[in-house]
Amino acid sequence: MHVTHLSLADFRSYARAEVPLGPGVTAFLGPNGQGKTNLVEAVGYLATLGSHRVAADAPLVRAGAQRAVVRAQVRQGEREQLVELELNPGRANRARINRSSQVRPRDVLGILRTVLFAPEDLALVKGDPGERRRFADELVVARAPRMAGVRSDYERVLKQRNSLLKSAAMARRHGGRGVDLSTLDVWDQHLARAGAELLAQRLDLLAVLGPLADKAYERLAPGGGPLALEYRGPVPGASREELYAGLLAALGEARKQEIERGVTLVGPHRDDVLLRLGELPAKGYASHGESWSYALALRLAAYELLKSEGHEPVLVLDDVFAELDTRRRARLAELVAGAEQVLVTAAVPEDVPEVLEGARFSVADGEVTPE
Ligand SMILES: Nc1ncnc2c1ncn2[C@@H]1O[C@H](COP(=O)(O)OP(=O)(O)OP(=O)(O)O)[C@@H](O)[C@H]1O
Repeated sequence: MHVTHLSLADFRSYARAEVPLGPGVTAFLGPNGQGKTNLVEAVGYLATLGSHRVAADAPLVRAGAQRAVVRAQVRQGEREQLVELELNPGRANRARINRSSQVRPRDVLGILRTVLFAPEDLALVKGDPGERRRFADELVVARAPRMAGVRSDYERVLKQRNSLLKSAAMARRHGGRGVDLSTLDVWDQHLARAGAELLAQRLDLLAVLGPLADKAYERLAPGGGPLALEYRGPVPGASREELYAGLLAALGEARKQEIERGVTLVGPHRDDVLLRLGELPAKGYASHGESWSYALALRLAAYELLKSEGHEPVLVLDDVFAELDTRRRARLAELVAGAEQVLVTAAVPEDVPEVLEGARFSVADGEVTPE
């Protein structure tokens, strides 16, 4: 798939921007702080309903404006679709497809798929478990957009369950009247149902992603592997029903402790993905260069996986070449050069490897101008 046109209104530093795009490589070049990343961030947002830089939407709306609008015309094979999101911080976002009446934002998932490489990716290897969960879950949703609903159900139930547990814990601590916990059984069932589905999809993802990531690592850093991805968290069975029953039982066992601590202690929100390099975990052991290769290998594997499943994503390389040594830079460029669409940002043209020849825009003073 590829984006044929990107429009922004009041998104980040842009009052307005209209950017025609074609297949192949497009590079956005310009000095620091001119809005190159803002452009590709908008593309990533349309694909994932999230930014790779910030957790909340507020910074995405131009300072002084009430809302931002991001729109992209997306072509997959013969089919073109116009996808549009309106970001309303503090209120519900809105979405439209082909200028239809409003749909839920998550209904646009799957129209555009992206795999985005950014300097922040180092946190996939070096950062907290939450970084790896987010990586896995974004990919779970890119493979099966209906999983966005399951994920948001899980998060909603978790929040409500946590607030009930918190009130119970507070009441205990302050010796007050007990909190009515009769609804906890129902929350447990909901949490286990959505949790089992998420867990099953994560496990399925890792089983196919691991070998692809290992292959990508070998191409980026020959002889440096092998690499393996291991799920870290209770896996109480293989089938969906076993996972459900196991999670439910684990919640039952943890209940006393949960009421004491006021928080949900069991479920996929606590899990991690162990990234192994050779015999050792990458986190805490891999060098800076190895960590970079690992992060790139994960993204390349994500690209290969979606492509092999018939959804070749748009590749976005936000400022990554400047972070890499010459060898990794050349290998990465070769590996992505043949993709249907590659969007690259760089401060200077020398940071875009020669094999990534293509269209160029200069980005300065809020203007995006074809070169
Ligand atoms: N919500 C916002 N409203 C107005 N301006 C914003 C907003 N968010 C970010 N900016 C501005 O956008 C600019 C940063 O843009 P961006 O991150 O795209 O830079 P860049 O061209 O990729 O730079 P670099 O090469 O340093 O990565 C900053 O000047 C910042 O002040």
